[in-house]
Amino acid sequence: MTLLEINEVTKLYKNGRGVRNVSFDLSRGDIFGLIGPNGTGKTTLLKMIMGLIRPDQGSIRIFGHSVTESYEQAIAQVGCIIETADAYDYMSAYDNLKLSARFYPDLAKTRIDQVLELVGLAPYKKERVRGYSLGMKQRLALASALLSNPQLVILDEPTNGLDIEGMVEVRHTIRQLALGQGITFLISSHLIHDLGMIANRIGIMNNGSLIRLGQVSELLPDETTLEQYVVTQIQTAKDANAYA
Ligand SMILES: Nc1ncnc2c1ncn2[C@@H]1O[C@H](COP(=O)(O)OP(=O)(O)OP(=O)(O)O)[C@@H](O)[C@H]1O
Repeated sequence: MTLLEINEVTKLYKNGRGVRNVSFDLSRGDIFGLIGPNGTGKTTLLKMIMGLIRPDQGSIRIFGHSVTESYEQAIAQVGCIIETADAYDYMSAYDNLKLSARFYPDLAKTRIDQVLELVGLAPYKKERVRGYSLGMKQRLALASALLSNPQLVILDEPTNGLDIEGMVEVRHTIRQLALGQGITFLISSHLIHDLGMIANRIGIMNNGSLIRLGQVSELLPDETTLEQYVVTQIQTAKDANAYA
């Protein structure tokens, strides 16, 4: 089932930078990695998907609902961590989630325990967040994004700043949620190696355009790492622009 449809989306700022003519679809359970150098348009694209920036052209649909025309219906299916809001560290994970749950008046009382279970924090729910590792804090942020039972979760740099152990924890949690719950992830990251370990599909952006799109298993030639592949693709695109 197609969950997210991005069709020929363009957003150009006055300086001519932004996103040009990007199209792709996501299906249920996909873990899609959005990769690209700094300033290449990843955040602009994520913000358009969340309805925070309006495209100049093109359309974005979530479960068939247009983000610009039926914002409430479209966004009801989306959870996100864009700029990780720090939890209150003098409170427990449970109480932090209780605060976030105020935004969703129809939430079942059991949902907080459910999301804590999903991200593996149930045994530590009464402990103060102050004592949590960075990986646990990031999993708590993920739990908060899951409160409203979203089908699509958008994460901007979810493992940035984490140590190896934290990265492994967060990767494991994302994989479990995609496989076990059928949740779809759209993840933007600079950490190509890290993203390559969980994404089944990737899109590579350069200078506002999507220059490659596909299944990781199909894109990579034998013996090539995702890092080598991405660097080569971006260099090829830059060379082509230089001679255009
Ligand atoms: N509000 C704005 N006004 C003008 N230019 C902007 C604005 N926001 C972003 N840009 C420019 O648009 C381009 C794309 O920015 P964007 O933040 O989407 O890139 P990014 O790929 O997310 O970068 P990073 O990986 O560094 O976060 C950049 O050149 C940026 O300077």
